[in-house]
Amino acid sequence: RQFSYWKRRGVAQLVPVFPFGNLGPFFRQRSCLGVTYAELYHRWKALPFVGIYFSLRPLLLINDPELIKNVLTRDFEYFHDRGLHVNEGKDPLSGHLFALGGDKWRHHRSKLTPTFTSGRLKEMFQNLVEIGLVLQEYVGKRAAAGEEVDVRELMARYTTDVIASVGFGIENDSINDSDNMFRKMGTKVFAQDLKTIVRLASTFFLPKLNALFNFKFIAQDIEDFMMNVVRETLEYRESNNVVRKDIMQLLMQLRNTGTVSMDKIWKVEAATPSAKQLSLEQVTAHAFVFFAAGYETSSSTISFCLFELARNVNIQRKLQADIDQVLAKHNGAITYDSINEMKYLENCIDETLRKYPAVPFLNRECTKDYVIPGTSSTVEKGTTVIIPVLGLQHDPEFYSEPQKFIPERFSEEATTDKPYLPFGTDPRVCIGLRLGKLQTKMGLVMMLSKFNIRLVDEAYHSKELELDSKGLFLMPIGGIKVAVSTRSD
Ligand code: HEM
Repeated sequence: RQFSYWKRRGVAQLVPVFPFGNLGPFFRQRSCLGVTYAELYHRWKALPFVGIYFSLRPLLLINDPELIKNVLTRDFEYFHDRGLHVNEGKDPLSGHLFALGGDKWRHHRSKLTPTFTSGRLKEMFQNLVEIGLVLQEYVGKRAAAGEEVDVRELMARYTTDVIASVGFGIENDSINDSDNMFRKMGTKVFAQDLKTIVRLASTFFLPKLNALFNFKFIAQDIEDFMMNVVRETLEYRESNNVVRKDIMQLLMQLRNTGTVSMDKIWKVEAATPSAKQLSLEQVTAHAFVFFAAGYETSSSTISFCLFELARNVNIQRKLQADIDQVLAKHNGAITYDSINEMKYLENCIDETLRKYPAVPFLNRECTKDYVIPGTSSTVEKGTTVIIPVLGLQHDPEFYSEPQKFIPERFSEEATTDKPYLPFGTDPRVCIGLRLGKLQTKMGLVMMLSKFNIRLVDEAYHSKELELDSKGLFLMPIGGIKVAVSTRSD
């Protein structure tokens, strides 16, 4: 009966097979979830929407770009939530911005938005430069020793340090010390082991399972670590009147005053415990999601981009020329403005996020019955809908030769009216978009202004990276190894 849910509603459905429904390749670990949804899109894209089953749970896969715009933006009032499991009492860190729904989400989103303005990021920029220089020095040593570099791992360490600094105000050096606690915790959040995959997948798609068994969406030691870091940082800053230009400072402002100042003020007014507007758990939940959502997405983007640049040497040289020319204009200074002037750099990042979206699908929960425009089909309240971002961005109907890395697709002359959703879209668009792009640009500029990158395995000139068939996201098996050499003048 469960497997006839869509049929009974007059919606075309794929033939499900017990016990995995239509997600057999994911459950059997033949392809990660992002790729599994993309494959369903490629097979069924002639249908604007199609009913599928995540094990026994009915989901609606939305293929038609116009209907996607309705779901994500025009009819947002029906789809403002992601439907993730949240239980702030038993699982305090589950109450973060990515998971919150309804009025709570609206409230926190409007309060947190001023944290990520370009004015604020400009003032945090020096932290990024400092970590970028550590990265450059590390790679310089590898180049001098003629050693290859696994950029998938190295960039995860670099972005961990950026988020630890910009997010938590902690000066971390996981670039040189891979045993560092922040790196260990970050690795654990996205580990490819069965326990973590089940935890993440059930948080997204089987939230009732989490509720029933009191599953926490992250492991207890990660929760304890994050709570301690935030508690100690807040206490230290409050009792020593420390002002540091980072996100934690703005979270403290929000906690003590109920708003993040729109001016350039970083100082925090003191507040008695009873006057505080956010609990320690709420601050930690937000800080945690900035860490989890912020480090892995950007490091995946930088490393996939470096891989493509290593196999497309002409594009690498063109990008280096763009970087050199802008830096020369600014007397070699890497500043917020100079980095944002590098147009080809922006195109390379856009194309990387098209080919390898760090978040390969979006999901929304329908919060009140929704009649699909132009049809008599109703999406029932409580249904999760899936937007197959990876599939859409690899569809030759929208992007010719989708496997080719062509940054020029995103030059000003190129048309922009194509499905492109690496950061989602308004109103629930990624809140950290600017910071994500900034740290991605910084990582690439630090690498390419000083080094040339080559493939270690020449076979990748003609074959694609092999992706891990486990998990939710796109993970290259065995990392991404490149050879680096210092650029001559
Ligand atoms: C290249 C880097 C990044 C990519 C590709 C990316 C991608 C995304 C995507 C696809 C979403 C879901 C949007 C939707 O459902 O419509 C999202 C949401 C989110 N991202 Fe990012 N992200 C990046 C960097 C960051 C950074 C640096 C932070 C924070 C420091 C961050 C924090 C968040 C948060 C909190 C949400 C939930 C927003 C909400 O629901 O209101 N992301 N991101």
